[in-house]
Amino acid sequence: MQNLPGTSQLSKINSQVLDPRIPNLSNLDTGRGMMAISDIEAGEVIVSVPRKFLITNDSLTKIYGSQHALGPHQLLALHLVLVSRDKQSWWKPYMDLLPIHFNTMPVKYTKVLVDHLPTALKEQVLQQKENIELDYLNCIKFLKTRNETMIREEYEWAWLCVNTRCIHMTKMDGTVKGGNIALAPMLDFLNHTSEAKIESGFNVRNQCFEIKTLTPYSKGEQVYINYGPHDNLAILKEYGFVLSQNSYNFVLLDKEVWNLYSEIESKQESRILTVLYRYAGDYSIKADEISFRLMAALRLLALNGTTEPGFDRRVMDWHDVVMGQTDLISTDNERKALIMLQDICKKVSKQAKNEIDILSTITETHPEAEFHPFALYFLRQIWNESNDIIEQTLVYLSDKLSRL
Ligand SMILES: C[S@@+](CC[C@H](N)C(=O)[O-])C[C@H]1O[C@@H](n2cnc3c(N)ncnc32)[C@H](O)[C@@H]1O
Repeated sequence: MQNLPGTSQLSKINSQVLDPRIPNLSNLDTGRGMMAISDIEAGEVIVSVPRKFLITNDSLTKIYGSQHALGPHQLLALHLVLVSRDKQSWWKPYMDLLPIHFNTMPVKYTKVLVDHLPTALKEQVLQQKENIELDYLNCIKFLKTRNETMIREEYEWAWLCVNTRCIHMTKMDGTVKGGNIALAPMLDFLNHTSEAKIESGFNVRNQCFEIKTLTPYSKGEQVYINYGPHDNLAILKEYGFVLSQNSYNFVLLDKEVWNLYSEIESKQESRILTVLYRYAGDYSIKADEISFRLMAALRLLALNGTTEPGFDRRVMDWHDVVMGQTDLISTDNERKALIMLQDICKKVSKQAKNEIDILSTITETHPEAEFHPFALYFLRQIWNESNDIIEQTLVYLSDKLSRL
C-alpha cells in the first residue's frame, strides 16, 4: 500500500501490505497496517490528518445539504457508495484501498456458522443486520429524491467500511465532548491491540485530527492504536477479528441465572426480583473474577424460600453483604450460591465443548457451506476462550468450596 499523497502528515510511520489471500492464522495477521520507519518515542504524534481530508458530517452536509433525515453513519456509508461509483473521483486512490469484503464479520456469516454463535453475540449480530437494513431503506428513500438507487450489497459494504474504520471526532483540548463520527483516510490503516495507549482528537490549533502514542515503538515494528476496551466477542462483531490474548474476555451467564429465577419465581410471587432490582442482569465471569453482581444475585437466590418465615430478615443480611458491611450472609448461603454457580458452569462448559466439537468437523459435516477460513477459526477461538474461563472458574469454585 502506498501512502496517499497529501492526505496526511505521517512522519515516522509507513504502511505494509500483507496479502489477504494467504491464510496466516498467526497473531500477527492484521491485514494491512502501519510500520515505524524510525524509532518512535512515547508522547509523539504518529498521525495527523488535516481537516480538509476528513470526511465528516459537516463536509457531507455541504454536498448533500441538510434537508434529509440521515444520521452520520447512514450518510457516510451512502457517500462511500456514491464516490465508489465515480471512477474519476479524487478519492479513488483511497476508495481502491478499502477492504473488498467483510466475510470474517459475523454479520456476513452464513447460517451454518450463525447457528453456532454464542447466544448473546447472535442476538447482537441480528440487531446489527437489522440496523444495516433500516439504514439502507432510509438511504434509498433519500436517493429516490435524486432519482438514484443502489443495491443492498453496495450499501452493506459501505456501512461496514464505516463501522470498522470511523473515528470519533472530539477536540484534543477537550472543549467538545461526544463529537461525531468521521472517516480519516490513512489513519484508518492503523490496527488494534489492547496494549496500545494513545490519545486522539481534533487539534483546534492546527486543525488536524491527531493520534499521539503513549507507547514507544522501535524502527520496523508495527504501530498500533487502541479501538477501546473490548472483549473478543465485541471485537469480532464490530471489526471481524479476535485478539489471541484479551484480558477483557468474559462469559455472560444472564440466561442461566434468569432460568434459576424463573424456576423459583414461577412458584412464588416475584419478591426476589423486587429485591434484586439494581443488580438485575450483567452476570459475568472472567478468568480470575466472578462479577460482584453475579455473586449478589446468587446469594439472593440461595436465601431460603421467599414465603418461608424470616425472609425479610435474610434479605437485610443480603443487603449488608451487598453494601460491603460483612463478607458472608452465612456459610450455608455462600455454599449454596457457589454450588449454583458450579452447576451453571458445568452446564455452560458442556455446551462450549459441544460447540467446539461441532465446529472442529463442520467443514466435513457441511462440505457445501461457504465461509471464510478465518471466520471458522475466530468462532472456534471464541468458544475455546469461553471454555477456558469456565474451566478456570470451576477450579476456583471447587477450591473455595473445599475451604468453606
Ligand atoms: C481500521 S481498519 C485497520 C486497517 C486494516 N488492517 C486494513 O487492512 O485496511 C480495521 C480492520 O483492521 C483489521 N484489524 C485491526 N486490528 C487487527 C488485529 N489486531 N488483528 C487482526 N485484524 C485487525 C480488522 O479487519 C479491522 O476490521
